[in-house]
Amino acid sequence: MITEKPLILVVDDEPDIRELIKDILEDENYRVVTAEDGQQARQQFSQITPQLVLLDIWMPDVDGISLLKEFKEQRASVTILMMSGHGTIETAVEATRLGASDFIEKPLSMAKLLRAVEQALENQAKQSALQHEQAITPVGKSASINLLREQAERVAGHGMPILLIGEGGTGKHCFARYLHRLGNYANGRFIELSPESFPLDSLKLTSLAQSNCVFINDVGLLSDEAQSLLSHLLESGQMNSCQLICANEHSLERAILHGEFAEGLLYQLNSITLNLPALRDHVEDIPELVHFFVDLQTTQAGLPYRRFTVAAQNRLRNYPWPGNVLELKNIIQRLLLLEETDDIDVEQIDAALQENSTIAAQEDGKINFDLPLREAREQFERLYLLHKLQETDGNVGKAAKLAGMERTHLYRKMRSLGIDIKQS
Ligand SMILES: Nc1ncnc2c1ncn2[C@@H]1O[C@H](COP(=O)(O)OP(=O)(O)OP(=O)(O)O)[C@@H](O)[C@H]1O
Repeated sequence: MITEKPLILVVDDEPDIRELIKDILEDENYRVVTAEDGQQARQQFSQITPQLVLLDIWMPDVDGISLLKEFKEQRASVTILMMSGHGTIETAVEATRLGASDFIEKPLSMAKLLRAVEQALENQAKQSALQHEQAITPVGKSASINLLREQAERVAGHGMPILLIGEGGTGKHCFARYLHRLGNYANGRFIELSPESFPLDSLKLTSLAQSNCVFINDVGLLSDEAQSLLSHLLESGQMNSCQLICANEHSLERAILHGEFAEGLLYQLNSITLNLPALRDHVEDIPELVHFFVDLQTTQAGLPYRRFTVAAQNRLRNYPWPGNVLELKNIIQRLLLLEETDDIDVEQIDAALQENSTIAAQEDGKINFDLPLREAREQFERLYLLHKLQETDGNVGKAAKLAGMERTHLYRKMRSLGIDIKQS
């Protein structure tokens, strides 16, 4: 079998460096696309779905760290290597925290660059095997998670569309994969479609769906055209040979009220609805989740083992977790990676949580001028969007118009800034 070499996007504003990297990588048979600034990089990233991105930090229109954050939010599985001539330890730590796989210093040694690319792709393959295995049974012994697992076992395999509702990071992907594994279509593929990548061609969609499990996350963000197509295919039975699972962060009734979601489609999707609880509503599961993630990260991703003291676990139980299980998982990963002690105690947890909530906590309407520019900008964006949402009575469509943004972009932005529409 001939497998195609990975597709790499090289983002650098210096034409000589761009071309040099391209030549070297192409000599190794990688497929390479280049971008000279942030705008081009965004376009390429969404159009060609590269497996790996080599990203310069300093560019004229947007800095590489902001792009890294955006790309990771759009597609967590992408591997990103940062390149910089004036990298400080702080920037490297920040880049790692945001999910960069490596940090390559300029002037570039081409041998080092190639090694870093190979290594990162190898890690990516391991991680994706890990993800694959992560068709795990969702962890937790609380009444709500027990009930959800039971419901999932009962409904999987009936072939009816399933709707998952839960805040960001509550485990919608995790339950979707679990449903896939339990159901009749377990031998078929698990195909995730985002509103941006939703095929508007009915033939393409039905052939993708054939005997597979199709997961549409953020279904509330489907365009009107995509909603009509999906509704039509469901109505005409053309999606009968697949398990359709849709997910959304909020119940869709509000979107219907605002004219953003078709009521008829909701009834086609919601005969089986599973509601995923926020982590703050099942904190009793936190110690088991901590155990699970430490185990996963140490045995499968090779991070060093560290023990979370009882006091540390207790501290984790008393935090509100706006980003839910995903936030807990990231904090654990960060602590395993960046700390150096065998035991993780309360102080280390506090420091990590503090860092996570600096931006979220700023709700007094004031910008903190002591913050670095990036954080201050996030703080401003957050206040600005909250203001727009208040002005429009929580109508995201109208707020997007006022802010001059696409509705899907606004949703993504809100998510990255930790804005919950219900609280805004
Ligand atoms: N009950 C659970 N047991 C084990 N792992 C979990 C559980 N819930 C979530 N996770 C893990 O936490 C991470 C975040 O969960 P997931 O991606 O499923 O959330 P999500 O609701 O789909 O997030 P988003 O709304 O941001 O798309 C994943 O790695 C997932 O495997």
